[in-house]
Formats: sequence, C-alpha cells, structure tokens
Amino acid sequence: MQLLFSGAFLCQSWHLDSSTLPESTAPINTYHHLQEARITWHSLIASLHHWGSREREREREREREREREMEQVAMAVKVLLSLCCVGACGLVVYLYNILWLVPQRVLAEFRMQGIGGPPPSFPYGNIADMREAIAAAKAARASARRAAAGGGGVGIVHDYRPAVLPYYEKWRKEHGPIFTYSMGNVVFLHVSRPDVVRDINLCVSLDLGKSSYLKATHEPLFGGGILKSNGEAWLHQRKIIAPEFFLDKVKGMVDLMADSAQPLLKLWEERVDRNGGITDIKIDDDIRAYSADVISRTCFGSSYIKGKEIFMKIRELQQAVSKPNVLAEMTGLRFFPSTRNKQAWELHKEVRKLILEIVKESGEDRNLLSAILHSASCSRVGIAEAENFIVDNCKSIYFAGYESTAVTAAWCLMLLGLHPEWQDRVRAEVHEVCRGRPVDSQSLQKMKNLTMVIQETLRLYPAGAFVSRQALQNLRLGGVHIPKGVNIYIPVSTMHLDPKLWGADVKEFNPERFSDVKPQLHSYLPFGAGARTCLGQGFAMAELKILISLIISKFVLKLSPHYEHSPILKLTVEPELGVDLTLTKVQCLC
Ligand code: HEM
Repeated sequence: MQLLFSGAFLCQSWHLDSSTLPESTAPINTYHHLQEARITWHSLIASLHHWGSREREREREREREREREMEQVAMAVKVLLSLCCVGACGLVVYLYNILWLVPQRVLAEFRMQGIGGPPPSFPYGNIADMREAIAAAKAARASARRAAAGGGGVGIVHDYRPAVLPYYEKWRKEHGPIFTYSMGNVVFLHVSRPDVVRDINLCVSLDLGKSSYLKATHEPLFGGGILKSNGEAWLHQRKIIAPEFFLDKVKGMVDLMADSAQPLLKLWEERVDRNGGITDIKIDDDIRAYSADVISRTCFGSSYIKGKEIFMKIRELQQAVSKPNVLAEMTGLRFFPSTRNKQAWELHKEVRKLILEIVKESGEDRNLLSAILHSASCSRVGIAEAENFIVDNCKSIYFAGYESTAVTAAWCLMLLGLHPEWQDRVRAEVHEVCRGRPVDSQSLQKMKNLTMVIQETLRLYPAGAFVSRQALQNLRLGGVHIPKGVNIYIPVSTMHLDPKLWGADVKEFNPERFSDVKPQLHSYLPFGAGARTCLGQGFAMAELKILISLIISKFVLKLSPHYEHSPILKLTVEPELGVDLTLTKVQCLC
C-alpha cells in the first residue's frame, strides 16, 4: 500500500500518466492484493522506464535543439562577419573610388587637353607639397627678416606670392599659367591665362558657382549666406543686398563714415602730443575699429554698439576657422567634435543669439538689417529658415565689409609711409578739394590721386588672394573643357603682376599707371570677377578714401624702423606683424 501511495505520489510528483495506476485502493484478498501490487509495481517500473527513456529522448532532443541553435548562431556570426567584410571592402572600394579614382579621372580629362600639373599622392593629393613649400617660404622669410632687421621697410618687394602662395610659383614655372593640382580628392584648376580668365569674368551662368572648397571649414562663419551660396539661393540674396550698396545709398553714408573716423584721429593726435610731437603707432587695431564701426552702423543702424560686440565674436570665429579642416573637406564629416569645431560652434551660437536680439530690438531704421528682415518676412519659409537667412547674411556682410577694407587701408598707409612723394600729392589734393570743409561725396569724387593710390594698393596687395569658382555642371571656358565639380582658382596677384599686361615696372608702386588707362578690365581683380564681383566696392572705396584723406590731412606718415614686411594668407592677405608707422602732425598747408 505504501508502495501504491508512494507510486501515486511519484506519479503525482513526476506527473506520470494516471492510467498506469490502479483505480481503486479498497481492501481485497492478500493474494489478489499482492498480485495487484506486483502488477502495479511492474507497471510502475515500466512507467518509470518509459518515462526515463522519454526523458532521455527529450534531453537528446534538447541537446540537438541546442546544437541547432549553436549552428544557427555560428551561421549568423559568419554571415555577419562576411557582410562586415563585404561592407568594409565596399567602403574601401567606395573611398578609394571617391578619394582617388574619381579625381584621377578628372585629372586625366585635363591631361588629354594638354593641361598637366604636379602629380598627386594618395590620399591627400598635393597637400604635402604645399606644406613643404610654405615651410620653406617661412624659413626664407625669417632669415630675410633677420637680415633686414630694423631697416624700416628697406628692401620691401611688392610681390607677396613667394611668401603667400609659394607652391603656385613653383608649379606655374613647371607647368605654365594653367595647371591642375588636388587637395585630398578635390581637383583644382589654377588659371592665370588671360583668355580663360576673361571667359570666367564674362560667364553669367548659374552653373559657374562659388568654390565649395573650405565650405565645411567655414560653415560656422558664413553658413548659407551670400558669400558661399550658389544658384537661385545666391541670386535671391544678391537681389536683396546689392541695392543697399548702390551709389546713391553710399553717398548718404559719407557723413557716417567720417564720424566713425573721429575717435581714431583723436587717439592718434593725443598720442603724438603726449610723445612730444612724434610717435610710433601700430595702426592695425585702430583701423579695424574704424572699419567695424562703419559696417556696424550701416548694418544695424542704432544698434551698432551691440553690433560691435558681434564683431569681436566674428573675429574670434574667423580665427577659429582660419585653418582648413581637411577631414571635413574630404569626407563631409563637419560635426566631428574636435576642440576647434566645438569652439567655432560655441561662437556661432553666441553670434546668432546677439544678432537675433538685435532683430527683436530693431525699430524703424532703414538699413541693411531691415532690408534682410523684410525679405525674410516676405518669403514663405519657416521661422528657423528665416532666422538662418538673417544670421548668415549679417555675418557674411560683417566679414566681407570689415576685414578686406581694414586690411587694404593698412597696406595703403604702409605704401604712403614708404612713398612720401605720393603722400604729399594726396595731401595737397585733399587740401585743394576740401578747402577746410568736411569731406562729402562730391569731394571724394574729385580726389583722383587718392583713387589712383588706392587702386595701386589693391593691385600690389589684393586682400583676396584668389577669385574662386566651381563648375557646378560641365563647362567650356576659354576653350577649356572643365568637368563638373572642378574648383577654378585665379591667383589675383599673378594677374596683377604680369609684366605683359602692366609693363616692366610691374613690381613698383606707381599709382600713375591708373591715370590715363582704364584698369585692365579682365586682369584687374581686387574686387573679383563677373557676376559674383564684390557688391560693396563703391562702399569700400568711399570708406577708404574718407579714412585716408582724413589721416593724410592731419599726419605725416613714415614707415617705422620697427616695421617688418610680413604678408600672410589667413582668410585675407594681411600684414602678419602689423603696420608700424611714425607719425608727426601736418604743419599748416595754407
Ligand atoms: C577693399 C575692400 C574690399 C575688397 C578688396 C573686397 C573684395 C571682394 C572679393 C575679391 C570678393 C569676391 C568676388 C568674386 O568672387 O568674384 C568680394 C565679394 C563680396 N564682397 Fe567685397 N571686398 C571689399 C569690401 C567689401 C565691402 C565693404 C562689402 C560690404 C559692405 C563687401 C561685400 C561683399 C559681398 C557681399 C561679396 C559677395 C558677392 C557675391 O558673392 O555675390 N565687400 N569682395
């Protein structure tokens, strides 16, 4: 019985089939009872055997199941690894294609037209050659500086190419005026052949856009503003901004520009007086402050003080993006959080916030900002897009209107310090034209000598080192087939220093050359070329004439013995070590 109970218990606890157990446990005779117990025992043993074998079967089944699972996992891992391998191979092939084969095909197309260039190496193209040439030029400059130490401009050569673009010099000698080179996978066509340059000037097609090289690097500075945009987006912005710089508008800004120059004149006068009638001044920061003030008032009207704060930030931003971000240019990975990128993003955010604050505060003023705002409110775009439009264009104008003008003014004053005969001519002219009255738009027009001096400054020291374009479609210019995507760079100083175009004294400062001849239309490019030419050139000329006429009528300038000639290419070509002048006051001319 105990067995029965224990069997029943076993059956329950092991979930045996109850049909294998006797149905009743009522008392019966002993024999029968034993018989039944034996049968039950046998059936129990059989059940247990049966159960055991089923259990082993299940165990084997589970084992097989595990094996199958393991096989499936192994298969999945193999497939994944193969896919990774295929993916990695595909990526390698893809990268090799875009980084090497595609640019090689483009270079081959040029070679077939007889246009060669320095052989590129994988994956950086000619960047190493360029770095090497720059390092050599830097070393040569340093030793020249040591040799001419304290010479006050002795031995200045007005040709910044060996210092600023040494690799172009080398390649031009080897391959002629039109050649190719590459930076990473970006192919460049260097063009200084006048017929091709003329065709680029005359091309008004939207298929010839602004070069996209360095677009990723400069994104925080220019965004999608007028300087870097292309196609319909550019056209739209140009139509809004250009009228704000038409001649009649510029005439109305003359007083404002003259007002902006007063703090600089006062500061310099005080310094001369304080130092017993003669003083040395590094002029760059004061000139930048003038240029910032002018563009700030023009852009932001009454909010110009806050505008100046924006300036300081934009200048920092400019420094942060002045070195090419090669990784971003080659791969498009603009959002890699490098220290430099993070700094640029932070500054971009601050500038954006300041500009949008000014927008909220802006009243009824008629200025560039109100024109941009009006356009943004008329276009049917979302708030974020309208804000980007405003911010990117304010930043672009700030940069375009400030940096080049300040740098040109510094070079111009350096040249006048070096050429007292031209200084005297300009001073006499200003005196004769103004006759003690404040400058106005009419007197500015009459200052022919000053205009020539500025034109000659822009010929010898063009702030923009290249005019850059990109073929947005296949193009034919000057008989050259230019495949889509190629960046076209015109080295402005090479055009300006071509003796065939400008005469044997091409490296001399001789403003007279602009007196009777019109500037060589397609070879004089300080303000760029064709449809994308600088829209602020009238404004810049007025601003420069006002500043220089006011300085020259008050001070006699001489290049200081501390001056070291140091042109360097940042975003513009600027004097790396600044311009040092020795100032005395002008004695009465009457
Ligand atoms: C001496 C001073 C200046 C120089 C040397 C200069 C030079 C240049 C150059 C070389 C370009 C490129 C043109 C091209 O790619 O063909 C340019 C474009 C431009 N500049 Fe100037 N610039 C000066 C002053 C100004 C000023 C004062 C403003 C405005 C306030 C201004 C606004 C612009 C704008 C908006 C563009 C872009 C035009 C476009 O892409 O449609 N610039 N400038």
